[in-house]
Amino acid sequence: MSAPALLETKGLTKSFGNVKAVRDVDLSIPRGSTFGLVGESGSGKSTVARLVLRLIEPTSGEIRFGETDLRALKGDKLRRQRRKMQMIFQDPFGSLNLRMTVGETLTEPQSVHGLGRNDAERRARGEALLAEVGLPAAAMDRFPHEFSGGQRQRIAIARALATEPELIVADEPVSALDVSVQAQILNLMRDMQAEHGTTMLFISHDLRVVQYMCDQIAVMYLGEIMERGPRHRIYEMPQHPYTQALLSSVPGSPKEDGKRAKLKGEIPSAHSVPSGCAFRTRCPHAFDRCKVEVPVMHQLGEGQEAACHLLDR
Ligand SMILES: Nc1ncnc2c1ncn2[C@@H]1O[C@H](COP(=O)(O)OP(=O)(O)OP(=O)(O)O)[C@@H](O)[C@H]1O
Repeated sequence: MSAPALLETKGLTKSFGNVKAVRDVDLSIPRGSTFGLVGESGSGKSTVARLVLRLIEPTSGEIRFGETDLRALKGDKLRRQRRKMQMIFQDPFGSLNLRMTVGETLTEPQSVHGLGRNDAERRARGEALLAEVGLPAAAMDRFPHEFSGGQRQRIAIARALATEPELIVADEPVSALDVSVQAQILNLMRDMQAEHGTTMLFISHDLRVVQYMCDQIAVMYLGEIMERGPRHRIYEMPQHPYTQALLSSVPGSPKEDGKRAKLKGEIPSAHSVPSGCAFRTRCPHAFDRCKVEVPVMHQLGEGQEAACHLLDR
């Protein structure tokens, strides 16, 4: 049995007008694990992130955080809940206030949530967080623009840790960084998770990054989950043609064997999601039924599941 879920969604759906950004997403993230959400740009990953953090309201569906029904939380209770959930963005400036020194950036969330007995204690904790992310205490009195992109992401990670969160949602945290810096930041995030036992929802379009970081993976396409399962199943025996195509597009991956069809064409607009299976317009195996019938999830063992009519055969 896996650990009980810290975060669970059921039927999570979000429309913006007639754009169905997220449809019927079920997630279950065991406490202390890293869950990867992967898919091309526009597949709805960031919308899921914003929904689970209650930054936007779902159109329908449930979100549970431990025992708490997140949709029912309001006011003070929601504010207290926020301490337990933090976000790391692609662009560190998204989480850093340019007018605040690093010291203020690291002490302010502690004050807001009533952590630490006094300023000296909060400042000491800020310095400890900096040390943890590999920056000197002298960084406390400097401003975000005085640092490199990688250093800024370290500061954003320290800031996320400042409230001792149970869940961190990281949305493309290394996509804006040089490749040489990406590995350092990913290693830092892994160390941080091991040290603090934080649960992580990790969002990326890059399968290599997700493979390195995540225990469980869900593959999204046009707002829906196409396939999910433990990392080894997704990488070694992907069953959905979309997952297979994504994997064969990764340079240097064992699945890049030329035998499998690579992903062709652009992802359709979320304004006009194809009928039946959303992936059928780009699927090399599509047949008549795919046009008219939405595939259900097939259980494939070890928690792997995929939504594809081919699995009926
Ligand atoms: N506030 C909004 N208003 C209208 N449409 C939106 C809004 N936010 C997202 N969308 C649409 O919802 C769909 C999913 O977007 P989302 O940003 O969640 O995808 P993503 O997989 O995170 O892609 P990216 O990596 O490019 O951010 C897109 O078609 C997007 O245009």
